[in-house]
Amino acid sequence: MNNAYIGRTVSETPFQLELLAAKTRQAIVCEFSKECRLGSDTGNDVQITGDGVLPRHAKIFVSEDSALFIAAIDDAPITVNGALADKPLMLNNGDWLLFGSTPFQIKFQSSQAADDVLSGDDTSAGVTLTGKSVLTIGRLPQCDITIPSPLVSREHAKLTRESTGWVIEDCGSTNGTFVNAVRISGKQPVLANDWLSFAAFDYRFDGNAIIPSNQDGQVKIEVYRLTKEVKESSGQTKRLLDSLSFAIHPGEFVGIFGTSGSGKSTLLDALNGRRPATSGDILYNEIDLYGAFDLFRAAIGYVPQQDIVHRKIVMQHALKFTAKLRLPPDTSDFEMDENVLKVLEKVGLAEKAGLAVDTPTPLSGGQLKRVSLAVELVANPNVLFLDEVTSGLDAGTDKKMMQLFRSLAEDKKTVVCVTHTLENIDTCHLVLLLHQGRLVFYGPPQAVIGYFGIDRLSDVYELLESRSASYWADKYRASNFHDTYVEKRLKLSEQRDNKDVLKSNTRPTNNKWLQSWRQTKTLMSRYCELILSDRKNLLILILQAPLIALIVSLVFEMDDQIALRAAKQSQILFIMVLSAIWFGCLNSARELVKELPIYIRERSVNLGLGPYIVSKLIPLSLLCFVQCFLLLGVIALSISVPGDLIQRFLILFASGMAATTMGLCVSAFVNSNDKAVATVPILLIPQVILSGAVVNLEGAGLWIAKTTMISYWSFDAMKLTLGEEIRAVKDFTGTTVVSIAGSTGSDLAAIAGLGLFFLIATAIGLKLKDTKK
Ligand SMILES: Nc1ncnc2c1ncn2[C@@H]1O[C@H](COP(=O)(O)OP(=O)(O)OP(=O)(O)O)[C@@H](O)[C@H]1O
Repeated sequence: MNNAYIGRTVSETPFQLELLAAKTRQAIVCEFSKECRLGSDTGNDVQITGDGVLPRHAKIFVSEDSALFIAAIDDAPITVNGALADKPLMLNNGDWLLFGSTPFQIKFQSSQAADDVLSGDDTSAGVTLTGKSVLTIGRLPQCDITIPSPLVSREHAKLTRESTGWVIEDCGSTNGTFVNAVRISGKQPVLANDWLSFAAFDYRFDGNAIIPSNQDGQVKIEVYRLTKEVKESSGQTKRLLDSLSFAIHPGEFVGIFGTSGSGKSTLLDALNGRRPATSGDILYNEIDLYGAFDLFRAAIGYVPQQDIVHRKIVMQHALKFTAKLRLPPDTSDFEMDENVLKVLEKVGLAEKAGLAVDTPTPLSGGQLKRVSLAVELVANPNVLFLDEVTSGLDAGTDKKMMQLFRSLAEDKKTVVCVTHTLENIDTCHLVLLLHQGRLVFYGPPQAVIGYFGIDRLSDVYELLESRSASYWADKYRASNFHDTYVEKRLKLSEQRDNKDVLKSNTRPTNNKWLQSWRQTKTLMSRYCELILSDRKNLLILILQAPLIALIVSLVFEMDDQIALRAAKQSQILFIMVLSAIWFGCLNSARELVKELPIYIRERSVNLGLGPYIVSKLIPLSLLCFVQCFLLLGVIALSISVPGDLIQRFLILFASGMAATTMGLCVSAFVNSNDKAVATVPILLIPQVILSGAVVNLEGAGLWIAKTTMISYWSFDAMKLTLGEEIRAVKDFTGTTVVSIAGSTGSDLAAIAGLGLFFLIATAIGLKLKDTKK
């Protein structure tokens, strides 16, 4: 936010100022101690030319406390980050200035600092390569270029002078090194005027120096004729967004509002790359977002409507797990803890850091939203998208949340928020109003009432319905607001030199295994903490095994008559098999769906499918192991069923594990807990009917059992553990009491095959969730 100036201009501190022309990328440099005048006339301290630049346009001056201010001369048109400079406005490094309709980015520092830079002590204005053969870039202070952001690895990349010229190499960073927006793997030569990006921090290589272009990782978003069409089930094409054009500057908080179904969420998801538009361009810092998504992946924060936090884990731990998943692996525990506490403080939850969301008393709706926001802020995104996060909150809480979002924008983040609540929309710098997929207003929130001629903001929806969307879109296009907030802003880069950046988006494969292993470890620790946080539930899951075993030993008594004994032993083995399948399936059936919003969010950042599934499978297999062990142990101690116990345990465990994957598969395909619970019986009851224990199977029934039933094969394998004399017993009709279908090897292979099938299906189900966001 730019502040109005009230003081005198007395500072003697010399300033070095650089104005970077957005169109040509040429820099105009000037040094001054008190004041500097700008305009197209040669008599100015800085001569700037371009559309709408007046002979004497503006002055930049230093205040008492050495801050820099800009003021228009004779009401000349100037905006600072889109805000009209109708009074002196304070300047921040990296601000965007519009003189008439000519855009510049301003960079400045004191001359002392500039001297330090050129001697290589600081990197804010670039580092010269003269006399150097290697230049390191990273988060560590001893790097030649230090970028103090958690998104950047300690030693992120290295520039080396080789006989053929300068070569850049990524040092295994998490968020990548990019040359002209394409992620590199291995060494790559760099040429003069190449753009180098480290995570979302841009630099220009001019052959002799590395010059920061976007040192704070700020993101400017430009949208050109954005259109989204979908095919409806009737086969007809539906246009959800219709040729939207606008720009959002770094440090701006923009609210998107509009009638229900007007396309707000569709627009938000197109802007953040989750659900790309079908045509038009979205440029982040003049680079095509969809073509270079990897470059911005780490810089984008997204808070969806649903909460993206595990409610039973202590907040500080939950945030640290997120930090471990998203920040570079070389981030120390200390750095992560510090970051987590800083973020919790920022969202006003520092005193609750040691509590879980649900305990001892659940957090309020507003606090819960703050936790979701904190989860995203941990990775320090430069652009933040918020999808109706204040829905359902009271007006007071909504106001506090909106103020919090604005304060994030003031930290130079670009913040875009879809909102239904209009009471506090004044908190936004700009608002974007949608109606039936058309842009019908984009400008300051205070101007909406006057523009539409309504008494209250909420009347705007009724008014919009009174005419067609194209009427309102045309009216807006003809307005001054369109001229100021769309036309002039987009002129900023009509000649953008990077618009046609390479669209290829290669992902390097180095460190893939290591990264997967790290993710698996972090996800597994989080899952274990989640399981252990609900000890009562865990106890119930574990105790059900000995409980079933005790009931079995109560109701079964071994008979002297061998045929009856064989039948009973076979029944006990069947109950054991069924219990193991039941345990496995019930343990896992809700485990993926219950954290679906978290999965979808993490997946859009960097979550690997393999690590995610393995992180569930290992703790669940431990649980299944204990359950099978207790079931078999208690039955073996209380009732005599002779046979090889180790072999029985292995069969039970294998069946339990195959059923675990079956449960995961259910969880991966459904979209709610209730559906998962409702689906489980549909899978488990056939395991009884088609096991071969209830009826003799023939024809189609037998075929279905053989191809799909874990119980069919595990029951067969269990029967093979019975003694020879029991397996040979025949009843009075001459039929074998314990009928055997295969061998232990083939039975186990079939169980493993079914487990593998469900595992692959789980992966497919999860993958489909990626596209259904
Ligand atoms: N994949 C799709 N296929 C068909 N129609 C869709 C699809 N996605 C969204 N829509 C429709 O597009 C319109 C815009 O949806 P969107 O969710 O963006 O609106 P919204 O303004 O966010 O709505 P709300 O305020 O109710 O949340 C709605 O009518 C929605 O039903």
